[in-house]
Amino acid sequence: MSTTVELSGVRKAYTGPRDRSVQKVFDGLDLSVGPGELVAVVGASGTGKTTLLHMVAGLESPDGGRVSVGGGASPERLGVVFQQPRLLDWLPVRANVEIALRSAGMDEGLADAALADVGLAEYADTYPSVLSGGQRQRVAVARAFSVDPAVVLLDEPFSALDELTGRRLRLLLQDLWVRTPRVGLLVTHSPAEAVLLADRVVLLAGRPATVVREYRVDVPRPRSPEDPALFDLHRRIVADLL
Ligand SMILES: Nc1ncnc2c1ncn2[C@@H]1O[C@H](COP(=O)(O)OP(=O)(O)OP(=O)(O)O)[C@@H](O)[C@H]1O
Repeated sequence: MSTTVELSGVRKAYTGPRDRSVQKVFDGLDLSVGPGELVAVVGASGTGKTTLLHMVAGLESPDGGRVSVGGGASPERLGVVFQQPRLLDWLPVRANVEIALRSAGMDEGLADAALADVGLAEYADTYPSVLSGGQRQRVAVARAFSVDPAVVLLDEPFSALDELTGRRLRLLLQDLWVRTPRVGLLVTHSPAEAVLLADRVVLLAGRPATVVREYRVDVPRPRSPEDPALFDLHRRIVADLL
């Protein structure tokens, strides 16, 4: 069976730190990501995008409903990229990737190929602290993809980077996706990033939040950020977000 991510009837609430009031972030959220599909989640700040991703990653538990990742008999391998690279600065770049491979029970020798895939082959013995922000995020991408993940979760992966570096990293991610499509969820504040990378964009809104709109991106890959078809869709999403 092919891998999918399914959320059905998901409920999640937080209790306020001061007045103990209950804030319902989700109260019956449904969302599914099909085999080989990359879905981008956009929505206003505080709608619950990161909470959604954390529940899929197993970092948060839903209060009710079902979050399922998989389809196969065994647990699926996850690759996660956060806004910050979260590297271990006291270990060389190669060792940062080897740790992910070891945790997945895979051959650590695959680290060099993963670093080559992100253009960092000659930085394997370097320490993360001397790398640029973009290079550090490339290491984070290499670490996530090194384990050949069935599911990739991306939480604002390029929003801390300057515009040109972010653009290069988006195109790198697209290259990795063209090579091996996976099940993916991308949380982003950038509608331009969403339409460049995703097969489908979902707009979360409301409190509790639900998927209020969906946009299919029927543009074949590899895509160019300058493609007018993407820009039209981008404009529609921005109008709906405002
Ligand atoms: N651990 C927590 N404890 C209490 N409230 C939380 C917690 N995590 C998130 N929240 C609240 O849940 C709501 C959704 O937060 P979340 O970070 O998922 O939103 P978001 O859409 O990712 O926001 P942003 O776009 O600003 O990153 C927010 O109101 C937030 O304050």
